[in-house]
Amino acid sequence: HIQGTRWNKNVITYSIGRYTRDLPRSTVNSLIESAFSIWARASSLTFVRSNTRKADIMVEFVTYEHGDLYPFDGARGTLAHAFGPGPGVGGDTHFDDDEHWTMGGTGFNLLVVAAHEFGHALGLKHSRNPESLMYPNYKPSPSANLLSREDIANINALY
Ligand SMILES: COc1ccc(S(=O)(=O)[C@H](CC(=O)O)C(F)F)cc1
Ligand SMILES: [Zn+2]
Ligand SMILES: [Zn+2]
Repeated sequence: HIQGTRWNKNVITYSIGRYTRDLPRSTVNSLIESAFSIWARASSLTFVRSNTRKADIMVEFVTYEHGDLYPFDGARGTLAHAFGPGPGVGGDTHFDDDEHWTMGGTGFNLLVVAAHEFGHALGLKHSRNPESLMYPNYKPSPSANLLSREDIANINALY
């Protein structure tokens, strides 16, 4: 993916486009807000929801071919992807709506996947530490405080 280095501002806007039908919209809104607040609490960053398409980070639930060079693959496999910081598509975060999105239990935990993707949208790469949120593989039961010391150090090294 286009890996920008970092946003050159501390207030970052996001908007939510197409939703999933797996969860109520209000639930998706609060899970997305919680995923951003995980990074906000660990850094000097602030996230503000806007309803314009001019937001820095556009969040969408899409399937297969959806207008960028990275079509999704149906159920399982790739769960989501995010572009690194930058103008236009930069920061945009897409969730594969052929996955079953949940708040826990069966399916994939939207909070955990969103927090990981937003790490990429902020400029973070993967970590080799299995305790880290930025570890490449999805784990159904992440550690309680999603971010590891390494994640916190990495976001503060960048901003
Ligand atoms: C813990 O959060 C995630 C883990 C793994 C994924 S993924 O399996 O969709 C991954 C994409 C990614 O690392 O963001 C794969 F390369 F497609 C997404 C979120
Ligand atoms: Zn995409
Ligand atoms: Zn990743």
